[in-house]
Formats: sequence, C-alpha cells, structure tokens
Amino acid sequence: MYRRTLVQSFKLALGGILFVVRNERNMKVHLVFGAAAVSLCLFLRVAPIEFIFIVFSIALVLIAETANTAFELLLDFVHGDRYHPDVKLLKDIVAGGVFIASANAFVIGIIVFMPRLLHLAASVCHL
Ligand SMILES: Nc1ncnc2c1ncn2[C@@H]1O[C@H](COP(=O)(O)OP(=O)(O)OP(=O)(O)O)[C@@H](O)[C@H]1O
Repeated sequence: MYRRTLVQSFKLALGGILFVVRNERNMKVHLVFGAAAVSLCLFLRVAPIEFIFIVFSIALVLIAETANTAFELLLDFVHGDRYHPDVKLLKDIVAGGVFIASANAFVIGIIVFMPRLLHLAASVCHL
C-alpha cells in the first residue's frame, strides 16, 4: 500500500470508468441517452431544478451500471464462467438495480420533456 495523491486517485477512478465504457455495451447506450437528455435540456431551456433532476437521474444510472459491471466481474473472477444458480440470482439482482435507475430516469424524462415537446409540436402544427 502507498499513499496516493488526490490526482492519482482521480486518474485511477477515471481508468475504471473508461474500462466500463469500453467494455460494456449498456454503458455506451446509457451515455448516448444521457447526452441526448442533456442536449434536450439545453434545447428546451428547462428550469434549473428540472436540469438538476435530469443530471441526478443520469448519474444514478451510470453509477448503477458501474457497480453492476464491477459485481459481474467479481463474480466471474471468484466463480469462473461455470453456470451456477446463485451467480445467476446475484447478477440478476444487480441488473435489477440498473433497471430501477433506468426506469426512474425514464419517468423523470417523461415528466420534464413531455409537456414541452407536446407544446412545441402544437405550436409547429399551428404555424
Ligand atoms: N456464471 C453464471 N451462472 C448463471 N447465470 C449466469 C452466469 N453468468 C451470467 N449469468 C446470467 O446471464 C446474465 C447476464 O450476465 P453477464 O455476466 O453476461 O452480463 P452482461 O452480458 O454484461 O449483461 P448485463 O450487464 O446487461 O446484466 C445474468 O444476469 C445472469 O442471469
């Protein structure tokens, strides 16, 4: 063990995140949806509190996916790739966490964007 500076710790954490982005297809999907949601926030000029909710929802999904990946790797490391019902249950439970975070982000996205998009569509139709 050695003492790390804050910058070194940050670099190691960033390396962990990059690993997940490179190796997990779902993480790439979450990032694309996250970037789309932030762009939509800017385009629709949502209120600051709504923007905060969107950013928190995105962060929650990314954190859940990162934890899911770490847990899957840990299980594979400990148990190998042999089938085991307990491994299945544990992997399904952490995947459930990602699902909850994603469903939360979806609902918040609907609540924030839907009224504005409908309003935008209505004003375009009346042109
Ligand atoms: N060793 C195993 N024994 C039993 N079932 C497994 C095992 N490994 C994976 N599974 C099953 O396959 C599913 C996908 O696991 P995998 O490790 O392939 O994750 P993945 O392809 O990255 O999927 P995701 O990240 O979307 O959950 C698990 O949720 C589990 O149901």
